[in-house]
Amino acid sequence: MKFEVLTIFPEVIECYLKHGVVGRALNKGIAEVKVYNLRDFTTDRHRKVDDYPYGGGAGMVMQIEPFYNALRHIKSDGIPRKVILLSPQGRRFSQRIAKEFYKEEKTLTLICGRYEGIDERIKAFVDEEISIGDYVLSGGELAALVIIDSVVRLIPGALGDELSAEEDSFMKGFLDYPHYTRPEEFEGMRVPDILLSGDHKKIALWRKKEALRNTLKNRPDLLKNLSAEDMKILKELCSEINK
Ligand SMILES: c1cc(-c2cnc[nH]2)ccn1
Repeated sequence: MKFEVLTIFPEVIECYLKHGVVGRALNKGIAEVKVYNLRDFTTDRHRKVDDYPYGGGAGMVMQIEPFYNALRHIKSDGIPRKVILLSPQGRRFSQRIAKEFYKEEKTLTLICGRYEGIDERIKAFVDEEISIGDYVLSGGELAALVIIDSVVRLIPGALGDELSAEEDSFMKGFLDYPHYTRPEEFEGMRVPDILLSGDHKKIALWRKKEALRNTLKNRPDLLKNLSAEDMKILKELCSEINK
């Protein structure tokens, strides 16, 4: 899986790529991220990337030329790619969309704006606009990293042998169950006995029930298309809660 990021802050992206799952995936060669500094695609000696808005108003707008020059340079290899603009106006990103991007197997070219945004004419060169949530960030870089991280985790081998993307809670459509590790007791709070029992079947059932409990509490909208087994557990849970 290949990613390309267009940004005026390449260090923000490069720093994240040195660590963790994404860092290891890049070192293994199962993913590749190329970061382009938009200022390298300017033509003036001040390497200017923004200008005052037509129509007046506060703030600055990013100029179209550096993006256009960068995209023209990148696209000259003729490889199929999906050009994504990160913005609050975009389609809301989710695990489902991460899987969609992964399965398409196209290079993802991620355009990161700053300031008040990018000249609207950028839309002529964009395939899709994606938002990671209903809030305004200082730029698209964090959103680009969210997409890179969530898609890289889906690549076989990215998570190492002991883990798999299938185990990730959102892959199963629920929130996660609680996790514990040593010590067994901390500040009077004990690890649930079931997790010390060694009974893997009961532990799996407990984890499913706690995942459903968390989902019922914080994201009831995810409780749809449940299997008969999950529905049975949920009913038990509801009767416990309503006692
Ligand atoms: C994606 C991008 C953004 C954003 C880009 N520039 C300012 N905010 C916000 C949410 N999701």
